[in-house]
Amino acid sequence: MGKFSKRDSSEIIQPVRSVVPIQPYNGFLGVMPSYVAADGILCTKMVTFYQRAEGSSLPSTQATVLLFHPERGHITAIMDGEAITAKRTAAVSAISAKLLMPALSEVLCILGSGQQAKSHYDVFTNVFKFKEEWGSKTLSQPNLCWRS
Ligand SMILES: NC(=O)C1=CN([C@@H]2O[C@H](COP(=O)(O)OP(=O)(O)OC[C@H]3O[C@@H](n4cnc5c(N)ncnc54)[C@H](O)[C@@H]3O)[C@@H](O)[C@H]2O)C=CC1
Ligand SMILES: O=C([O-])C1=[NH+]CCC1
Repeated sequence: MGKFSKRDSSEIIQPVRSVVPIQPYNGFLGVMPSYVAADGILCTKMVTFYQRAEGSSLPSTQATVLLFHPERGHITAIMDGEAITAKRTAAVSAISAKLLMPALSEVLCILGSGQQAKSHYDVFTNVFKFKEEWGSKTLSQPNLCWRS
């Protein structure tokens, strides 16, 4: 995101995410380090995500972001990775949509009604104007309707 926003003017080290399968439980552990020297940001996101059985009350995604002191190496902050993931993922989607979606797009349609559905709804309705918004009632947004 930082590199995207700064149009390559800053150096970012961000290797491809390492992913460990947690096969017996249909899950994965992802580790996502990055270093932005110019901004003094050294951090790692750790995220577990699962294909849950229908009706499961367990969360599908849980995440923590650790911030380090780049010179001394100690941890300076332990942050809520779920809140960051919700905003970051929706923001990246909105940037993609801005660049890729046809100019006359008038309908927003969201499948699912979990964390990402909510954050995408918030970001997309903030950044774009739609004539119609389609999604699940359980998104609990008053102006969303549902269609089978
Ligand atoms: N690329 C990225 O950086 C990220 C990707 N994700 C992915 O986004 C997806 C959604 O994540 P969350 O919103 O956090 O999960 P969530 O568990 O909060 O929500 C998932 C939603 O999908 C619905 N759903 C499940 N199967 C469905 C089906 N067959 N048809 C329609 N709806 C269905 C569930 O009812 C639920 O409302 C997951 O696949 C997750 O792995 C999530 C976070 C970051
Ligand atoms: O990068 C991420 O945060 C995730 N990818 C899949 C589920 C969560």
